[in-house]
Amino acid sequence: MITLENVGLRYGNGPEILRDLSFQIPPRSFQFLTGPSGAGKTTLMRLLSLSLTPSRGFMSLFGSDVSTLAHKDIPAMRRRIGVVFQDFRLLDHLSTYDNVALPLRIQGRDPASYRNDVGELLKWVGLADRKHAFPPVLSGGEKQRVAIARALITQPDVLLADEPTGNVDPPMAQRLLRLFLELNRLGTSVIIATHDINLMDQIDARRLILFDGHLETSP
Ligand SMILES: Nc1ncnc2c1ncn2[C@@H]1O[C@H](COP(=O)(O)OP(=O)(O)OP(=O)(O)O)[C@@H](O)[C@H]1O
Repeated sequence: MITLENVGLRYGNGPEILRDLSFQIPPRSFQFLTGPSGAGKTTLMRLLSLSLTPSRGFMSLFGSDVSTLAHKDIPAMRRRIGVVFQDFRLLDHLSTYDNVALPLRIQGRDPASYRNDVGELLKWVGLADRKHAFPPVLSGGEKQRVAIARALITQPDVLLADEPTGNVDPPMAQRLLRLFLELNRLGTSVIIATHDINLMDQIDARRLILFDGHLETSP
């Protein structure tokens, strides 16, 4: 589903931040991405979400070589990838409901066609009673779940979550992990970037470990 072969990435003329990355993300897989601060995890997440393109090497997404993607095909490709950013990126002037519905609104969908889907998803992440609240009055865990629901509303094939438990207490981290596992059970490939050893130790999932831009895979 996602393949990288000898991929390198540099910002502008700077040094290579990611070096010789070769791995695959199979359909319906679940993996953690970990490594020390500054190793390049967020950069790799940006690469996988098509915010950046490789400086060298080969990368394919859903069977298409990203170096030959036509500009007009990129939005459709991006819709297949849900992203939960480290800093949530919610819009403060929109309610929880409207933040989650935003990707569908941008697609020009009729609001009546997705009302039930947004409601169901908010129930699934435990925010049904917060749908009229605005981000400034939400807790960190609630914001995190709004960001997750917004990433999932387009039913992506892949979910990328950057430090999704970084701002929540251990019980909420458990709850989010269960959500990701359930999502994976339903068929989505999940990649979670994290420093949280306790979180990773809870399940037997593949770990992609970045050291200074280079990848080791375990087990
Ligand atoms: N836009 C940018 N331009 C230039 N260098 C950048 C840019 N973004 C990140 N870097 C550099 O790339 C390296 C990797 O950063 P990145 O944020 O990907 O690491 P990380 O593993 O996600 O770190 P953390 O765990 O602290 O979030 C760092 O040296 C950083 O300074």
